[in-house]
Amino acid sequence: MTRLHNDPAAFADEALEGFVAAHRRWVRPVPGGVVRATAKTPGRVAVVIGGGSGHYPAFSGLVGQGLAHGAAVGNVFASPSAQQIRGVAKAAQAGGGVLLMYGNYAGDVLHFGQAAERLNGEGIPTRTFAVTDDISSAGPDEAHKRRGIAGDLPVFKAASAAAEQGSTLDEVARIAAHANDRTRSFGIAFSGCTLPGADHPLFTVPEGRMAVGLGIHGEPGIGEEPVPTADEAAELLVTTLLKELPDGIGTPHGQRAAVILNGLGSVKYEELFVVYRRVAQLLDEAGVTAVDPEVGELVTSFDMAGISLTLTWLDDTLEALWTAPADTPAYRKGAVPEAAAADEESYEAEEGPEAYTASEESRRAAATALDALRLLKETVDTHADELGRIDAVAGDGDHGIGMQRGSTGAYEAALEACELGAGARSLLTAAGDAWADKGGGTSGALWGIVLRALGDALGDTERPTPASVAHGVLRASDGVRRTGGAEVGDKTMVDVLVPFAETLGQQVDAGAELTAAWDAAATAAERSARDTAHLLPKMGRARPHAEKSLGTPDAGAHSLALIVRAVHGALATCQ
Ligand SMILES: Nc1ncnc2c1ncn2[C@@H]1O[C@H](COP(=O)(O)OP(=O)(O)O)[C@@H](O)[C@H]1O
Ligand SMILES: O=C(COP(=O)(O)O)[C@@H](O)CO
Repeated sequence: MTRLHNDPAAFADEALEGFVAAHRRWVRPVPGGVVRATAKTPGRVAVVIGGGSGHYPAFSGLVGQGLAHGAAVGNVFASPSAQQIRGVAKAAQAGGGVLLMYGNYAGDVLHFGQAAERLNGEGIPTRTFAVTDDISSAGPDEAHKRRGIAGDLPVFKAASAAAEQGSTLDEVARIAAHANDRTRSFGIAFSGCTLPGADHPLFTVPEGRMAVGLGIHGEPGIGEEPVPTADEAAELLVTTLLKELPDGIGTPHGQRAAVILNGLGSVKYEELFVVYRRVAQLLDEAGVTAVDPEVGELVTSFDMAGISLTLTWLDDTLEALWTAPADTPAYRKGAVPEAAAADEESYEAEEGPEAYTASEESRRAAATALDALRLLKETVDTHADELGRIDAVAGDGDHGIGMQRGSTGAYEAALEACELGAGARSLLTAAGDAWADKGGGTSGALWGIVLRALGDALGDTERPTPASVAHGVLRASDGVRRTGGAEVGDKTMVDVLVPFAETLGQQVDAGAELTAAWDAAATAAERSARDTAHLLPKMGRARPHAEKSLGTPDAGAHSLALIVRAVHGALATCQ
């Protein structure tokens, strides 16, 4: 239970403010997160890490000499937005390029990818790297689909230490990939976490049982077993990891490994030491030398009662990087060289235009779009709890709050743009940017694409027609499929977006008025959303828990169907 909070929606921002106030020696705040408080070394590669809040010390607590140069800090369990990541990277970069590092979650992949595109476009060479250490989240043949959990730390550290030694961006990225290839984690839990403001945990484990192979956002485990003794828990973790050795390591005997026994929130230090006692014995019996083991809380999930074990199989290069000094708020090792404090820099927020140029017809269309966004936001507000509950069946339960943050930000940005005389394109672009920025997460990135694509099709001068609206929806559908990589049948919002776009296009081609065409398309969307209940998820957070989600529709598909039905109201009143 997270007992101490003010407004739950402000939790992540207020926690970051307090964290910065307590750690000024190491970090200073910048738009989107934090960067090191020490002076930059010109020409060095900057490693910028990030992810959702709720995992401290990941990610802000790992910023400092020898580790990350900056961290982008998202909302609770939601990736930071591309705009936040770009803000942190620009403040952290020192002229040698940027490596963006994060755990492999759909929202992080989308937002860090978009940030990298924009940074490269602005002349800052940037690469991305997603950590994939959690062996329970996909089989070895699909290792690229695995989630990032406590293995984030050794992989971030290897890359950061290489950057500290003056390696080039290509070399730092190569080290990150090498460390990740040799890092494996596996976890167990006895209860899920309760998010700030929530009155029940994201998942529960029956009394006397433990969940095996669960995620760090309340994603349910892949199996359930009786609660073990500490020794039995150690045996399960070690034997599971020793069964999946990286390529090139035939036998554990004679190997050296970085070892992390990670507490996820409410398993405390002495319990961890009791487990580690047996972990150390088992590794010793297997002939594995544990190098600088860490026993403690390194990647958490609020008050989740769980632990995970991580092994990074070391070679000479990785061992030197793992044992290199580091000095961050939450992780210190050896002695780092003295460093001067960074000069104070001010970061001006990027201002939007003071006024827009648009035709009167496009301004009228923008007013309709604003009304549609108001109805959209009201629908999301009404259904937020339901969306969260659906998402919690096999995901992380944040779909309702993410959609609320995004749609509220979009409506507010659209209102401001409308007051400044925006046409349809400018208003929808401002709304899309704000949705991605305020919502974060997978849905934030994808809804940003939807609104921007619609705006591009409508323009700022032409009078929108049924054909241009249908074309915009088709572009939105193509954009979401291209960016997210999901297809119909994968149990995502694409299962609704595609039939919605197709039906709208067919109706318009057959000569229907926009409201009638939209009505038919919304009915198709509602049917398709219901049908997702029979599908097994192939993308996103729900994928590892496929069978648990059978019988429940996809959260993003359901919210999209609710939204297109609500938007019909705005079209009907503007006719
Ligand atoms: N690759 C993808 N392409 C399209 N939609 C996706 C993809 N991955 C997930 N989704 C959609 O995003 C929804 C979850 O949104 P959100 O709660 O923001 O995500 P998360 O917390 O998992 O980042 C899912 O229900 C699904 O509809
Ligand atoms: O949950 C996180 C990000 O993933 P989303 O896909 O945006 O939900 C975060 O806590 C880990 O970075």
